[in-house]
Amino acid sequence: MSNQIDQLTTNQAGHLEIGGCDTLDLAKEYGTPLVVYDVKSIRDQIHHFQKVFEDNDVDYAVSYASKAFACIAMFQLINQEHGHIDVVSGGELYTAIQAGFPMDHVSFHGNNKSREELEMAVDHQIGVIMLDNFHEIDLLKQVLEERNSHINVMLRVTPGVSAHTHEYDQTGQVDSKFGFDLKSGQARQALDQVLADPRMTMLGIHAHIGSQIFEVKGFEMAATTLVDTLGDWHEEIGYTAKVVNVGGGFGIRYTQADDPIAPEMFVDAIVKAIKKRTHELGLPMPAVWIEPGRSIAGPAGYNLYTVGSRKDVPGIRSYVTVDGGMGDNIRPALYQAKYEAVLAKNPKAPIKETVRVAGKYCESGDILIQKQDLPATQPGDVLAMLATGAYGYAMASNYNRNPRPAVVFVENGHSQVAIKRESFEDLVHLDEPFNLSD
Ligand SMILES: Cc1ncc(COP(=O)(O)O)c(C=O)c1O
Ligand SMILES: N[C@@H](CCCC[NH3+])C(=O)O
Repeated sequence: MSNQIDQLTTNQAGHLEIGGCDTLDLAKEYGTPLVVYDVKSIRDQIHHFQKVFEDNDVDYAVSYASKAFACIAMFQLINQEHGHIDVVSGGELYTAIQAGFPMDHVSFHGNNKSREELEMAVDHQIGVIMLDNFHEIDLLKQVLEERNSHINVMLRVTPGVSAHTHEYDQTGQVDSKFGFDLKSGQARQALDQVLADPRMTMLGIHAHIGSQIFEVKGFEMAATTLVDTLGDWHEEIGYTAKVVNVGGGFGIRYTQADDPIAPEMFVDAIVKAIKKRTHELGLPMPAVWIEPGRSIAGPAGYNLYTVGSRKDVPGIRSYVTVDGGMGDNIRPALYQAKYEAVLAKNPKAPIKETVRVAGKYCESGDILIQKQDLPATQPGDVLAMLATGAYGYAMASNYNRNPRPAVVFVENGHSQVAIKRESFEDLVHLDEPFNLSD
């Protein structure tokens, strides 16, 4: 696979173009820091996933993990492409409601959903609640009884697979805060509780082994373990699942050092593993659901920054500082995540030096890129950081009381604001004056 920089599009002026829009024009029109999403890239990736299922002749749902990046426009785009979504909070669910997203295409995850969140999910009759623990089963029982209502559920389990990824991105190992443990019999106990409640319809089983995973093997093992578990449940109590949900976690390319397979190839391997095992066990083939977040939103996103100050530390290195940083992308500081950036006015210009790209936040760890090869840069130049679309804006903060950037969607040469830039007024919007007397 050629590197990302080779795949970038430039226009006649030599400027980086995204979705047919000149990035320098975008920076001028909307200001920087700016998050830009290439809408076609999002559509294409959803289609690639859908095609794998259709080629394998399997019922499916491509459920976008909205924690990677959520806003009203994003949910409307996902819906246009017949995607489902998974939400993990009342806030994400509220955003989906405001977007007019079909509630029966929503799954609700989380290891500590509040009573209010469960009430909201039941009142809006969302597609399925992913049950994570016994406390939640009790809470949901109460909510359903009070409302004389009913809801679909699935059980999230930990299949005992440790994915090779950052420790904070592992979720499928036995020692995890998420889901019911399989080995100790917790999951089976949860199944009994759910099946005993006529207000819950048990759709199937879920596991998510982690995020930014490059190896297919862990997914195949987890998928096979899920089917084995269903085989046990079928044998023990005659339970047949309609759905196996294998979560997300398909790794993407951030830098030239990354060489993942195409995200849909993970899904092809998973579907084949599930088909094989169900066949061996004589079980009916369930629908297969996936929850990709990063692989849909990540490659589609670009952060545009304007270069400001520079510091040359003789004999050591040069710092080139931009007008954003850890407030709009915490991932380098939090996970030592690596990115690449290019000079928007000429991404293919000859490299002149290797610099450290620093953010403007009052924190030494606010480094966006430790080592970046760049042409000569001047204050006012625009840098485009690549593949920033997942867990970038979604994890943004107002640290140092910096407003969060605007988010713009681009397609076919058109652009639109998806999330407005925060203003200073927005920053004090929730503040109250001091009024305690001394
Ligand atoms: C339950 C669940 N599903 C899906 C995802 C999405 O993962 P990714 O963005 O790596 O595809 C996550 C996040 O790791 C998750 O916790
Ligand atoms: N926020 C993480 C991914 C977490 C996935 C949620 N379980 C990241 O940026 O890599």
